[in-house]
Amino acid sequence: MSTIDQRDTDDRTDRVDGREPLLEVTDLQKHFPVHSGLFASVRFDRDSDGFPVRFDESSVKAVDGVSFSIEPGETLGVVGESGCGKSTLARTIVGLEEPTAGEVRFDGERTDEIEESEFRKRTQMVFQDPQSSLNGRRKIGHIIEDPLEGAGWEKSRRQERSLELLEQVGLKREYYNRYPHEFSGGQRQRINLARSLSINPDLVIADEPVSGLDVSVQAQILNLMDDLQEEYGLTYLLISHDLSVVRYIADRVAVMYLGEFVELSPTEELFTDQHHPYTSSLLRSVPNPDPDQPGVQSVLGGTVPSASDPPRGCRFHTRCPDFILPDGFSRDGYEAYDQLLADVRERTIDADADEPNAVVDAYFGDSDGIPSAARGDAERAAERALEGEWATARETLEAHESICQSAAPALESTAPDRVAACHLEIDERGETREP
Ligand SMILES: Nc1ncnc2c1ncn2[C@@H]1O[C@H](COP(=O)(O)OP(=O)(O)OP(=O)(O)O)[C@@H](O)[C@H]1O
Repeated sequence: MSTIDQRDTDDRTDRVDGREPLLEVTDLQKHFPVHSGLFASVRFDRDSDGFPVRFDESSVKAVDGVSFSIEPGETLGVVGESGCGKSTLARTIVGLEEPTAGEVRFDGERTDEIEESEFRKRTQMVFQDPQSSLNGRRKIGHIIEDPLEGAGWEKSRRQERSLELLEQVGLKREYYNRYPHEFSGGQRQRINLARSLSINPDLVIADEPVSGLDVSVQAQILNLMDDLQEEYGLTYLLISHDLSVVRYIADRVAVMYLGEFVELSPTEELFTDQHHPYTSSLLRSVPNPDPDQPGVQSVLGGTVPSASDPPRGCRFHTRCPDFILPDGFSRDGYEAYDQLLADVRERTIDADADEPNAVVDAYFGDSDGIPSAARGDAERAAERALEGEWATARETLEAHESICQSAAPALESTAPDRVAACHLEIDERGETREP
C-alpha cells in the first residue's frame, strides 16, 4: 500500500445525514458476450438428453449481481484487483454500458426513466488519465466551460464561472487561456474536477482519479475532493485498486471480486477487522513496482480465474487461504479427492482401468486424510464411471464436496452496517485467520 496517512474521518461521517439514498443499485449485471466465431462456439453437451451439441453462450461476467446504495453526501469506495469489474460497474451506472439486468435508481427514480439530460447534469464522471481525457488543442478555460455550454449558459456567464472554478480547484485565473500540456498530472486532474463540477452535479463517480500521480500529489487531489465535497454537498463513488486511497477519503468501502461485492463495511472497521478472506489478502498486498503493470501484487496464491467461467460456489475458493475442508479430510486428502471429482467431471479418468479400487488408489495413494465414507463413495463413483455412468459418479462424489465449492455464499450481515459473503462464521474466521 502507498503511504497516504489516514485523516480524521469524523467530519465526513457527520455529513452523512441519513436521508433517502441518492443512488440505489439493485442486482446490477453487465455481461459481455464472448465472440468466438460460429465453430469455436459449438460445444458438445454430454449431459444433454437430446442432440449432444449446443452453442456456447459464454460471456464475461464483468458485473454479476451487485447491490448497494449511497446516501447524499457520502463517499463509497470500491476496491478490488484489476479486472474485477470496477470500471464496468461505474460505466453501467452512468449508462455508458447497457445493463444486462438489474436496476439503478437516482434520487428515487429509475435512471432509464429519467430524462437523460437531467441525469447527465446531476451525475459526472472523472477518469484516471486526465492527459487523454482533456483535448490538447483547446484552452483549459473552454474545456471547463463545455458542460455549461451544453446546458445553455451564455458566454460571459460561462467564462465567469470557469474562472471561479479554476480558483476553487487551486489554480490561477490567468491559466484560463493555457493548454493542457502546460500542466502537471496533478494540475490536469484539478482541471478535470473543475470541469465535472461546472454544472453543479450531485454525484461524482471517480474512476481511479489519482492513479499514476505521485503519492504527495495524490494526497493533494484527495484533499481537494474532500473540500469540494463539503463546499458542493457532493456524493462520491470512488473506484480505486489502492486501498490507501479509499481509506483516505471513503466513509464506506465495498470490496469487489470477479464481478461481485464480497464485503461492504464502514471504512475504519474494514481496516481494523476484515470479514472476508479476500479483503485480508488485499490488505496484505503491496503495490506492483512495475510501472507498466499498475495495480497490486497479490499475496494470494493461484491465478485470478476467468470472468467468463468463474469458479462454482464461492468464486474466491480457488485462492482462499481459509478454504473450508469437509469434515474428516486433511488438506492433501481433500486435494486428491477433488482431483478425482474434477477428472470425473471432465470424464478423463483412465477408462482402461478395470478395477474401481485401482482407480481410487491411483488418486489417493496412501493418503490418510480421507474419511472412510468418502473413500467408499469414491469407489462406488469409480465403478459407475467405468460403466459410463458419469453423471451418477459425479453426484456420488459431490456428496463430500466443500461448501465453498457447492454453494455460493450470500452477502449477509456480519455486524451492524457490515455485510460479507463467506461461509465461515465470524467467530470461526477470527480463529483461523493469520495474525
Ligand atoms: N467491452 C468489453 N468487452 C468484453 N469484455 C470486457 C469489456 N470491458 C471490460 N471487459 C472485461 O470485464 C472484466 C472487468 O473489467 P473492468 O475493466 O471493469 O475491471 P476493473 O476492475 O475496472 O479493472 P482495471 O482496473 O484493470 O480497469 C474484465 O475481464 C474485462 O476484460
